[in-house]
Amino acid sequence: MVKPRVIKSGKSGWKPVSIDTSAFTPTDLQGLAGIEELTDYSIKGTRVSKKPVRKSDKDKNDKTSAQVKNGVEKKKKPKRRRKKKKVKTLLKESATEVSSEATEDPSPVEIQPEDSAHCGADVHQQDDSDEPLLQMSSWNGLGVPQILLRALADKSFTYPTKIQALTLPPAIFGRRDILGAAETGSGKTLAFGLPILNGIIQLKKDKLKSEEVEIVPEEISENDDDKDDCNNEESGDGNFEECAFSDNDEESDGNEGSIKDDIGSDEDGESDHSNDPENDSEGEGSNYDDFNGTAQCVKVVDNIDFNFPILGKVKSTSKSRYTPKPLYALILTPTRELAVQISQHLKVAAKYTDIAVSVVVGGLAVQKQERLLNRGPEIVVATPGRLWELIQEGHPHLSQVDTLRYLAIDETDRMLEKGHFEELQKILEKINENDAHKPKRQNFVFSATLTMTHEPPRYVMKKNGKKKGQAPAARFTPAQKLASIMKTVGLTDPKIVDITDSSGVAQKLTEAQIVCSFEEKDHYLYYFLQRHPGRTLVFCNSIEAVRRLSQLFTILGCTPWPLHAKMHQKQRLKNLERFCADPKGVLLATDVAARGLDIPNVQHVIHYQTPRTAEGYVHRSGRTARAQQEGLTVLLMEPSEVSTSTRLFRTLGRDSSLPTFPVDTQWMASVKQRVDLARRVDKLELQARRVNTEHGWFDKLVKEMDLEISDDELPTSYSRDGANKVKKQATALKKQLTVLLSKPLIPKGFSSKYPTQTGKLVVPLFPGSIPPNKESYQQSAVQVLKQSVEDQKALKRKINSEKSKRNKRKKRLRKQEVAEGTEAPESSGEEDGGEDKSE
Ligand SMILES: Nc1ncnc2c1ncn2[C@@H]1O[C@H](COP(=O)(O)OP(=O)(O)OP(=O)(O)O)[C@@H](O)[C@H]1O
Repeated sequence: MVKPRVIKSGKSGWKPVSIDTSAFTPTDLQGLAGIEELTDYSIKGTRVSKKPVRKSDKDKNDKTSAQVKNGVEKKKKPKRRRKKKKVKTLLKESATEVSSEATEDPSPVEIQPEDSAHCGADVHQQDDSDEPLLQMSSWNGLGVPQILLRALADKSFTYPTKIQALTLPPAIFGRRDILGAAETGSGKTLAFGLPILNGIIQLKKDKLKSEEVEIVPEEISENDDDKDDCNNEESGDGNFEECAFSDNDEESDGNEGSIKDDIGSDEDGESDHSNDPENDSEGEGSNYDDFNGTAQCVKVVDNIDFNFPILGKVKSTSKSRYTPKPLYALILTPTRELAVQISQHLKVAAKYTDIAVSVVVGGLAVQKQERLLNRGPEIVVATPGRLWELIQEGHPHLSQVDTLRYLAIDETDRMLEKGHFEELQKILEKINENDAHKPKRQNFVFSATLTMTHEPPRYVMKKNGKKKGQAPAARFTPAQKLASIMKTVGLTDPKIVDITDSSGVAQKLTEAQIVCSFEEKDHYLYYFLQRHPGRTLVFCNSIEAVRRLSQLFTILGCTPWPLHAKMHQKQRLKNLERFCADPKGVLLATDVAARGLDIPNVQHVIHYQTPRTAEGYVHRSGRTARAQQEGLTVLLMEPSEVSTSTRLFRTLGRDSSLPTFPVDTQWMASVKQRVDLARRVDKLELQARRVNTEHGWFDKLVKEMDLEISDDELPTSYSRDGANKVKKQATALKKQLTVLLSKPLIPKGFSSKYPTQTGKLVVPLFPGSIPPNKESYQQSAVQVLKQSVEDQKALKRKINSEKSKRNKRKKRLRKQEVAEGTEAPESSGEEDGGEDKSE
């Protein structure tokens, strides 16, 4: 610990002096931290702590008269004072640094890595004064402060997840950069979120401590001991800064006001003291004019090079409503929804702190996001495009990205993919611009597929192999992939925590497939949604497919929610919200929803089309089976997708195909009838819409040209009769469909048959009941699949045992025949071989 340094002053060392205020016009005040005259002082160290200065009675009277204006006593506004204090502190920190430079002492303010061991412990200890959270004892020793644990306890997060347990100590105690890879839904957000929140709590605490030690002026402190301390302080805290910011709150407003003149007022209309007449009346020095006449004690401290970045930059920016506050952490994500979600997770964890989190994403009003940034949130969660836009526009809060204390990149492998997020490269360059600050930044790089690697494409392998002396292209190793990520992000010695298993997917995920033709995909999807209602996310490879399915399944009465990149952002978020709220909801999405989204209780993920990459499969599937819950993923695969899926599963180290999801074939006739009818309705409605559009265009043209055309003169394609016919047809079919939809899909007295992987039908599915009993239809899809797999295994065992019995019987028979001399033995070989030959 660095000892507080003092500027000594005797009790009688402070005197009012006259100064020529013309020297202190606003434009000359840049870099001015304070004015005082000290008659006896010596700077003994780096940290300048202020002690209250006794105010003259005259001052007190002045203040009283200012406060009691027109007979109305004005109460101080505590909120304001807090704000004032913050700005004061910033200034004081700067002054402190200047002072420390002067005495060639190291800056005491930084939290150095070696101090960080105390960081978590310190905070923890402080908060331990609160009721200890017994149920949270599993978190002991990880460094998570009590104030965050309390919020986690509210969420019943009684245990840390594995990735959290492994990354929190090195991140919090060792301040190590972290490269983290763990399965989807394993709690990676908090694995980087908690160290960031903890660090910010600590940074704010340090700031507060220095504020408490350094600012509390006499008239605020009611404590006589404090006053005595101040007066008798031999080696104690001097009044350097006290004078620099004047000796009471009101006066210090003046300094704040001066700065605020430059930066304007807070968006919410919170007080801009400099322009507030009420505030002016409260005390001296509330604006530059108040430097007129005498100041209590004056010392000019000029040529100050403010190290605090905001103050220097605010002046040159147009974002005049910005309240300067430090930006401590930036979290980057590939999608807007994920950014919103991460900010929500952090807010929940930080709910007992005063840490503010803001989202900066495309698709939402820039002005609103600027307004939020103007409040100076400590944490910004952003997508690269909008963030870069605002950085380029010069938003003062974001101009601090080169002095960040924490940087997290979620879904890093996706973010750094070639051709994606060009802005990310520029942002990283900007963030890494400040070489001096780089080591102070802690970095977090996370993804479920961080260490997943691929074979190079076949054409690359072939091409390379052909060149003389050139080794064929090899698969990138996980280590090479990590090295490349480290280089791009600017990490040197991160702690690597990779706990992904070889399957690549979440442990509680059950996987299955349905092989069918392209036309049948709609049937099987409808079947699945009807047969296994539950929150289901359906992924498509294209926006077009999402749109088509959305229309078709709306006609079928399924109320699906579409989500793709060409929708308005508000609609995207709304649909996501609706999906989250409906336990049987269906979300039809492109890969925009594949990564990171933590939607509670998603039971099923259907890949309507085979994802293009193994990562795509892992992340899409990872929207279910999260946080140790069960989940099912079903791949609908048509013949043309087989090669893609084989490659994909090879990357995941699988050599056998997925089990087939059991489909009750008895349902399929009515499923097909409904879906086909709905397709016809869809087609007719589309036709009707087209005709309508064409009519609209044609009518407009006719009107513009001032023509009069009768229906007979219209070309057939514009015939209103034709259009009406289409509409009528659509309406009739819709009626038919409505009748169908009103009937139960399950035929009465059905029996059940399911296709196997080979496409042949086998009978048993449900234990002890053929046809299935009522209860079996209440099983979840996962249970149905598991049961089917078990039944198939049992059936296989049964068939093998029957085979073996038959073989034994045959063998016995043969032996008997040989013994009886009726037939010569054919083979003494394997049973099967013998069987084959004999058969
Ligand atoms: N310690 C914990 N105990 C219980 N639940 C937790 C804990 N930590 C996180 N969770 C919950 O687990 C769920 C998944 O967490 P999170 O979204 O962070 O997963 P992730 O690993 O980032 O997944 P993805 O790879 O899909 O992005 C969330 O609902 C989160 O609130």
